[in-house]
Amino acid sequence: MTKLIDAQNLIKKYGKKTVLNGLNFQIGQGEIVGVIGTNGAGKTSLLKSLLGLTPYQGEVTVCGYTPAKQRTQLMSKVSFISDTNTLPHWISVSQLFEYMQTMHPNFDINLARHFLQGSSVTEQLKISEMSKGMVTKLHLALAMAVKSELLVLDEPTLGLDIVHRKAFYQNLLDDYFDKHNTIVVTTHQIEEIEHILTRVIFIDAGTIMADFGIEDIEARFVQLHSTSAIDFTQHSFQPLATLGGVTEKRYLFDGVTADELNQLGNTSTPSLGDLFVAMTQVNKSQNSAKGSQGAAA
Ligand SMILES: Nc1ncnc2c1ncn2[C@@H]1O[C@H](COP(=O)(O)OP(=O)(O)OP(=O)(O)O)[C@@H](O)[C@H]1O
Repeated sequence: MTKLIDAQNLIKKYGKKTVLNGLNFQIGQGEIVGVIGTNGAGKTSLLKSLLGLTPYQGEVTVCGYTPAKQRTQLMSKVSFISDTNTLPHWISVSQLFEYMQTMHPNFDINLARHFLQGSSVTEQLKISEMSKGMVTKLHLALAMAVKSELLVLDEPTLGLDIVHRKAFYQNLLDDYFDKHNTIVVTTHQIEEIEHILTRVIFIDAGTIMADFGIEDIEARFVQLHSTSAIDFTQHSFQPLATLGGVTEKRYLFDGVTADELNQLGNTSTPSLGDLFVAMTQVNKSQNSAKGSQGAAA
């Protein structure tokens, strides 16, 4: 697989505050990678560093360029949508299309029209005449209509209703992605992108706490459902985390097979959301254990 992103010891600081703690990862051509993390985990800082939109430290290559030094060249390979509030209010959709054609040689106006087909975003409308959701839809159509090696989406569906969010991800798969391009997307709506991802990177407090291929999740993790609490001190396996509430407990295991758990209750593959919550719990307890060891030393 051709390496499209290579980050070695990527550090991002704002003043004295370190928000990315030396990340190491590679992303190959044809991957659809979800970057998942809680508020303030460092997702946007990571995307901005990869695009050369903010200074960083470390060795980073994206589409063969060094983002910090070759941002202009990099931008010809990348399509990036960050904040949907950046479009000027006075501009109309048709003027935006013209602007995109002059700015981006790879902008395909017919594809942009295709993405907006059937929606209430018509070419005569100005940005100031649109709802927040319509502006988001337009923004996404523009990003997907630029044929690029890498599409970077930071919370792309903020402001869209559920119907349009689902339609967007479907469009992304059906009409944009063709295995030659690569998508990196951050979102808090994990359940909505779960089915399109090939890989997920979980970030917590500026550190990568997990990095899985989606098919590895089924092979590695299993969730046990039980109506009552189970004492695992009697068993050879221990859950990674306990989720759920009063009526049902869900125990999440790493490296235990469903066969080993069947006698205790029903099993299933955990959702990405459950896995994220479990990993965050584990990470927090490991960090607080390290903290108390440090304090004791
Ligand atoms: N321009 C800035 N100046 C100083 N600190 C910043 C700046 N931008 C972000 N931060 C800090 O960096 C940390 C990571 O922020 P970032 O926006 O990357 O997180 P995020 O994972 O994208 O969060 P969210 O999910 O809430 O959008 C936070 O603690 C934030 O306060």
